Amino acid sequence: MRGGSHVSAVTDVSFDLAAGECLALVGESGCGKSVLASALLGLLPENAETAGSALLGGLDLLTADERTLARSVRGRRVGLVPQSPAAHLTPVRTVRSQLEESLRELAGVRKPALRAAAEQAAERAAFPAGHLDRYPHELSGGLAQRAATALALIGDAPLLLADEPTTGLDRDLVDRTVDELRRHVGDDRALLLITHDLAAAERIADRVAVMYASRVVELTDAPAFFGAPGPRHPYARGLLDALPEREFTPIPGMPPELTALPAGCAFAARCDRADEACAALPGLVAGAACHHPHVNVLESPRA
Ligand SMILES: Nc1ncnc2c1ncn2[C@@H]1O[C@H](COP(=O)(O)OP(=O)(O)OP(=O)(O)O)[C@@H](O)[C@H]1O
Ligand code: NI
Repeated sequence: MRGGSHVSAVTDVSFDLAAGECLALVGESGCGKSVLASALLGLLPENAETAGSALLGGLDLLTADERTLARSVRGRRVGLVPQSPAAHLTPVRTVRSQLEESLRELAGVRKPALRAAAEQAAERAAFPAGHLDRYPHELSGGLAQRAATALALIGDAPLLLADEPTTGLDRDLVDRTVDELRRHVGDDRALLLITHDLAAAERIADRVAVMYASRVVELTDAPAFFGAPGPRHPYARGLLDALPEREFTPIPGMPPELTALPAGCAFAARCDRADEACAALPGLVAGAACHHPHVNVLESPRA
């Protein structure tokens, strides 16, 4: 950054994602979720520095050249439902014309079939056919979201990144949208679902990664995370407990600035389990990066 400060946006993150699998990436605003997605698309800002690798098949997405990324990766091998669809849609073209272009370029659909194919693509993302001739500025946030989802599904990319694809949608549309994403993944594509909507994550994810202050602090199977025995990391537990349908108690305090991360556990300042051990950085052990994870025992014997 100007002035010489560094933002640690994504640190030491490591995970794999198999075909047919959906990984939900959750964590509060500013923890690094979208920067991670941008890295996988080769869309990091000019001043970003990267280390490590992100392999899609044999291709390292972090070091691939722009030509490869533009011609064969974005849209074709890695699809994106962007976090701000209104900013990603082409402002001077109707939704119909953008869908038709994607169908032509990515799916090889030709003229007489294009119109029906565009309507079908819109329908998959619950975008109403009556609004297809609108320009992006004429769409509500929720409609722009659905247009972006329809566009992202067209390329049949083996890896789909969906960055908060359900913002601004009502519950039934949220369910319908994530179900469609899940259906699209099927057995041979992978989905990285970035979301603040834990109910949506629970609905379709196989595994959950919880990010805090640029690091993945918990990576675990979704049924164990949302059901019994529940999250192991105190932050992940706090996220779930903050839900209105659970305890409805917020996590006290604020996350640290990513320009000045502590040397040890970044959550320690907010954690009621913290002690002197937390001055050292915890590694991700058995799915949780914590010195004092919740242990997986049932609270009380079942009747
Ligand atoms: N171009 C940039 N230059 C400097 N810092 C940036 C840039 N883009 C993002 N950041 C910083 O990187 C950190 C992670 O941002 P990111 O957008 O990945 O968060 P997020 O988890 O997606 O949040 P949200 O849930 O609000 O979308 C933030 O502190 C953000 O301010
Ligand atoms: Ni984001």
